[in-house]
Amino acid sequence: MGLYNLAINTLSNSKIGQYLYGKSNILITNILKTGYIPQHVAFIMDGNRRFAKTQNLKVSQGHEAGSKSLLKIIETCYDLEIKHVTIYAFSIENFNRSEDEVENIFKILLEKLSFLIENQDYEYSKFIQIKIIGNKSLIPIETLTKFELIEKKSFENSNTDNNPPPLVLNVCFVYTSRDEISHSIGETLQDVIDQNLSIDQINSQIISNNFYFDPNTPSVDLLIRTSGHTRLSDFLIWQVNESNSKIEFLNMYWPDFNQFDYYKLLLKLGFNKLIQDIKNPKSIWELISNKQPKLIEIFEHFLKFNNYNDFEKINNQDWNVDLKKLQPPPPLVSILGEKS
Ligand SMILES: CC(C)=CCC/C(C)=C/CC/C(C)=C/COP(=O)(O)OP(=O)(O)O
Repeated sequence: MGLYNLAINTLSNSKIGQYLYGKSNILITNILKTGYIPQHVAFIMDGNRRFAKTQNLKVSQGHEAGSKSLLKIIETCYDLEIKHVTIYAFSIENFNRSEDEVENIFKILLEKLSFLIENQDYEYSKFIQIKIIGNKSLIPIETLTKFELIEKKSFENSNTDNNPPPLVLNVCFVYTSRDEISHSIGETLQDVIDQNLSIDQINSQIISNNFYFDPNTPSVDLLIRTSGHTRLSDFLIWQVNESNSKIEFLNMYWPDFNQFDYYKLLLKLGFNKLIQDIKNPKSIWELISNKQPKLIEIFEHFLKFNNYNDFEKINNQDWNVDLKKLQPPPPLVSILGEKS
């Protein structure tokens, strides 16, 4: 565990620390909500076993620690009003692990998902709708029955008139992208037969409507993978290409990933989105200068500081700037003063 995480853990275990920690989370959440908030974030929670190894813990304790990180991140997503969260909880390849480990992962998943929706004292329990996404024919029947009960209960809990719209938690459980695509091809061929379609009517929309996911799920804005591996491991391979999702690979194990790491990624995403969205710099400039003249001063300083040579051109009312020719955005400087 790094010094930074040690400090966070020590702080959050004391009463005053908990108070400050809570307040700082509220503050950061509110600041972030003034900017761009993605609709759909996905997570590959990798590195539980390596985390356990570095801490001299059992594999099961690594997964337990991973599930705790996940619960915190789900709460953060809810507080930020992110509406869809997708997690890679268990891949088809994960069946190659020892029977003990597989059973343990199923047990933790069931325990934590039940906690999420059944614990009356848990303030988020009424606001989370769980969807099991994957090949249900591969799930042992007694486990599937329990998962389906959790799914049903979460829907009933969150679907009352008094509740604000829920956060949809897509739990990819016995899932791989290639299996999802194969499944969709089968369903699509069935559509062709049932609806008397011709082959050239098959398009990417029909294929993705037949995925395990609910077709109304918005596209993935951000996919985060921990543990240093820079690959997708058969997760959402179609979906991330559908929408040019931003993919972030982090050099830390999943149990070490906390809200503050997440906030940094969201800030970076918001900044990149802002740069991309500037189709008409003049109108944005005018909008800001009318409302926030001080902000313009800071922004000018910032651009010059980062050697934005094109800045003078922009400022001299030459608005036909080709944004692709601008220098890349400056590195993210986190509010904690760290560069990422
Ligand atoms: C809904 C909920 C609470 C989910 C629980 C999260 C959980 C226990 C996920 C386990 C999934 C998994 C195989 C993680 C990857 O780490 P790894 O075992 O591949 O680690 P390694 O890369 O170090 O081998």
